[in-house]
Amino acid sequence: MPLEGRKLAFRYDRDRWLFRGFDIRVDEGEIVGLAGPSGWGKTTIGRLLAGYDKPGEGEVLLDGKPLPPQGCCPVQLVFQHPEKAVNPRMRMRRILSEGWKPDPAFRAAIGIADEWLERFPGELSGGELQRFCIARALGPQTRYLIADEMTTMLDAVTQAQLWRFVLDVAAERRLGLLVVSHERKLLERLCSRVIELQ
Ligand SMILES: Nc1ncnc2c1ncn2[C@@H]1O[C@H](COP(=O)(O)OP(=O)(O)OP(=O)(O)O)[C@@H](O)[C@H]1O
Repeated sequence: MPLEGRKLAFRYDRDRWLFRGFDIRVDEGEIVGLAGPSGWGKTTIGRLLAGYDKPGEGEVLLDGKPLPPQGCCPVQLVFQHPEKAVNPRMRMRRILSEGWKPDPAFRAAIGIADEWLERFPGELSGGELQRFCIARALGPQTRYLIADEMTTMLDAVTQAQLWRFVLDVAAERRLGLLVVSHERKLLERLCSRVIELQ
């Protein structure tokens, strides 16, 4: 069953809509790209679909119903900057368990070393930290993942590793993915279709 945004509208300033009447749909197991010029609202659309913000008009529906108001959201968002998505005062073990408790095999598959679990976010590299954010987002309740420039700041090898992992999990669990990126080649490689904001 799909994740849908119907006739979405959003404004940060009272007198200017960022977008209006925007429709988007991602089906389970589908990988869809979202591209468009900087500042046109791609991140904002991701935030609406994951329930971080409420649309000014329109609605977000999962299986035809509003997102659950409480508990773990089945639509998870991974941002470009993992350091902004974690509490700097918590150890990584606790940060990871905010989502769920991935077993050692899952942690190994995404490349999380056991010794990192006792560190604080400031003691990890961006790529190491992003592995935790991705793992945290892939709990058993997750049905859709919104990857907002998820690997943009990483080197090519790490990018490839992380996408391989996410694509394998998505295929196994029939997750829907919305990939927000400026990298045209990445979108063409990953996605069955790309929505262009223009
Ligand atoms: N919290 C906020 N308050 C006011 N304006 C905001 C806020 N967040 C974003 N904006 C503005 O809304 C517009 C859309 O931002 P958004 O981050 O959704 O765009 P984007 O398409 O993802 O951009 P980019 O490709 O540069 O990441 C931008 O002009 C931005 O400055």
